[in-house]
Amino acid sequence: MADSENNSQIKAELLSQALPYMQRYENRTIVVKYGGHAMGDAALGQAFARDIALLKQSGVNPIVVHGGGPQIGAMLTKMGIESKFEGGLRVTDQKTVEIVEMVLAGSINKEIVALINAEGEWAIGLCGKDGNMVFAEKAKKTIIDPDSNIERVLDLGFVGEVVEVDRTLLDLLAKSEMIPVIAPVAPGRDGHTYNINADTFAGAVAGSLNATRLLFLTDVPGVLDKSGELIKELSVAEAHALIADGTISGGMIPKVETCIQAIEAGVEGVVILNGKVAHSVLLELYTEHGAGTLIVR
Ligand SMILES: Nc1ncnc2c1ncn2[C@@H]1O[C@H](COP(=O)(O)OP(=O)(O)O)[C@@H](O)[C@H]1O
Ligand SMILES: CC(=O)N[C@@H](CCC(=O)OP(=O)(O)O)C(=O)O
Repeated sequence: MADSENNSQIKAELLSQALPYMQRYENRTIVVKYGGHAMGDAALGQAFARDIALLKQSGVNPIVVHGGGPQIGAMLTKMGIESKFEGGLRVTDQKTVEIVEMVLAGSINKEIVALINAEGEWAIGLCGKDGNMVFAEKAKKTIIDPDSNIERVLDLGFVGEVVEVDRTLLDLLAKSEMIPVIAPVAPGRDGHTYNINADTFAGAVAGSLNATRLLFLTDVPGVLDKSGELIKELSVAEAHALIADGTISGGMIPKVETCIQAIEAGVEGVVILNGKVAHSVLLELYTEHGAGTLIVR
């Protein structure tokens, strides 16, 4: 058989296998959080954009929320500003928030928009400010000092928490040809601009839309058990237990806590999966066993 004939046969077989899953997500909202660590590789970026374009072509309503932590760090270094984190969040003064907005709502946002457009779709780059979509207020975080065991209030500057999501613009876009690509920057009612952790922002947007799925692309296959094996599915109660017994640690704790909050806010299922695997979004949604860890109520 000629190569091209063989290829079309493989494509037809794949398509027939994927078809039932494609129907499952038709007209459903799927929010995909694309993290800064998953970016940077040209081929992976193109595969990601192709997946998002294909979702739209299959009748899904995909919404991309992106991060860009490492890219903000690199720009701050260029400007001679040191990155400082407390409790996993970037301490953000006035100068830093200006750079955060420039990098997130500017260069990274437009790069993702261009990648999706190159796949023949119409992406539109936004942040919380556009269409009064998201409002934030100053984050109220505390940490327990490990030496004294005393609770301390963290002043993170212009780090925000989402307090309001207005779906008007996103509902309009869902009925259009446009794919929203959203940077986690939002205004406060106090007139300031706030820097919001991209996972938290994605969780709030997905919750307000009662999304069918929220996908978190990270750098591990999903939630791993004590022996390093991928856990395919977790209930909220099981996820709490894995945090309590130390199986889930470090950066995975706030991620899983965000998953739980999103489910409590109305998301049907949240998946943590490896963004460093090409086409992980399609593998997750359009195959029998998915690709990552599915967390459900
Ligand atoms: N049980 C676990 N399963 C998977 N990853 C875990 C687990 N516990 C801790 N981790 C760590 O969490 C990291 C993912 O969190 P983080 O680095 O904050 O993600 P991202 O930068 O993609 O938002 C993994 O790279 C891993 O080192
Ligand atoms: C408050 C806070 O920490 N905001 C993050 C926003 C970007 C982000 O979350 O990007 P990733 O998803 O790539 O980590 C930051 O400034 O790095």
